[in-house]
Amino acid sequence: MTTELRVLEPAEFDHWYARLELAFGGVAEAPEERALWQELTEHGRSLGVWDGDECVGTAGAFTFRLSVPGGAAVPAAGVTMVSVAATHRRRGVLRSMMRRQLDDVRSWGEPLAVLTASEPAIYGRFGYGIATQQLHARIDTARVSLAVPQGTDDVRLRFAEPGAPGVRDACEAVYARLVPGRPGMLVRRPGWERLPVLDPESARKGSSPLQCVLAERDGEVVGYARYFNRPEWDESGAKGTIALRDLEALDPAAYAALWRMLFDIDLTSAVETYNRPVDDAWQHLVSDIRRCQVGVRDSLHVRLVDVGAALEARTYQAPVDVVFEVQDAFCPWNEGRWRLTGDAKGASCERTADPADLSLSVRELGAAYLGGASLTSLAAAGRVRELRQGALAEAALGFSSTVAPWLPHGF
Ligand SMILES: CC(=O)SCCNC(=O)CCNC(=O)[C@H](O)C(C)(C)COP(=O)(O)OP(=O)(O)OC[C@H]1O[C@@H](n2cnc3c(N)ncnc32)[C@H](O)[C@@H]1OP(=O)(O)O
Repeated sequence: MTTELRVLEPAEFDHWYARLELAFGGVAEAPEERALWQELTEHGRSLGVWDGDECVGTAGAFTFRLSVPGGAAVPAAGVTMVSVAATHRRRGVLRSMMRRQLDDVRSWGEPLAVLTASEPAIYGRFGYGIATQQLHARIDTARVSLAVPQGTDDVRLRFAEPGAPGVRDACEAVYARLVPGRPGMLVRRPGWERLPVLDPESARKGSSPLQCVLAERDGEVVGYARYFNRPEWDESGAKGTIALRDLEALDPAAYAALWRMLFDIDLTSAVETYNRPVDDAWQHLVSDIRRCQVGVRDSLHVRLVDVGAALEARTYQAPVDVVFEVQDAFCPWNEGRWRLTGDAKGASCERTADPADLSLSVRELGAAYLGGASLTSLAAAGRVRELRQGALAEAALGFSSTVAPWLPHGF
């Protein structure tokens, strides 16, 4: 098989994207969704593999900034739109794209690559670790009540048109204020504010159009909820479902007011969520957590492309001074020993010849990077080895995060 891997030209986009859709099942996206992705695609950072005139491999990389413990927004390549034609699978096309892409990301000076995977088994071999999880739930709101904090009744709620520029901007401003406080969130660049209000009619399948409720205090927007209402009736009565897309709030009262509103919507008996942080606070407000059917799945996979720069870019919950022995067969420039010293104010990470305290692969560093997976838990699985007594507890505490890392939306 002779194929050529090259950077995508804008004129090739239609064919390239059609091949991507084919690899994902061949069902064409709604025109407005496709138009948004076309606009967001960065051609100079996207790759195609060609067999003659046929595109048989696709991969893109958005220019992102990712929040990390300590609040910094670190440059990260958002790996996306990865596909290989069914006619060319399992012959190393994906591997060739991953090779080129990580070399490119390194040359662009971005210390991290991040992605969400169609299947979690694919990317570990390329050094990605599962750094965040997302919580899903189906809450039986006919049987579960909410105990709300003081001040909830002072929050004013009102419906608004989700796509209206003023409304969308107000929601974006709330989102932007929350980014530094939770690792795993992406700074949304211009254009990306359209993603959370995307609402193609063809995708609704019996749901209402996207609804938006703003929470206000003293005339200022302090939170929002966007959701679909799925009405349903049978002989026993109405039992519609509220499918939550996103909900953000700047304080506990606004947060509780929005959740209470979702729980109380007439003619519904359930709230479904698909992507919430694992430490989402509503779990402490509900009367009966067992009737909330919570579950988790993998979300953001993180790859340290430059171990030294990545570990220096975040802060550490408690003082750390440890030497890591890092294995990284796919990006060998990361291999070897690194001394990390840091605390809540900052960190430095440099090459060292000193003996190692902990031995692990770059994949475990990726999993632990945002404070999601604990190094202790990875050690219990045999994936981190402690070579100096006490180093594991020291590093695990330092890497931990007071809030669960979370990626609020896909890409
Ligand atoms: C970030 C994103 O965009 S996620 C979206 C990923 N895309 C999809 O799921 C679309 C449908 N699937 C596909 O397009 C393809 O099957 C791909 C992209 C998953 C794999 O492409 P291929 O060219 O077949 O992979 P390639 O031959 O390079 O395989 C590299 C290695 O990954 C392994 N691998 C490939 N696909 C999978 C999989 N789905 N699950 C587990 N392992 C896999 C191969 O076995 C091989 O392993 P090895 O290193 O031990 O030899």
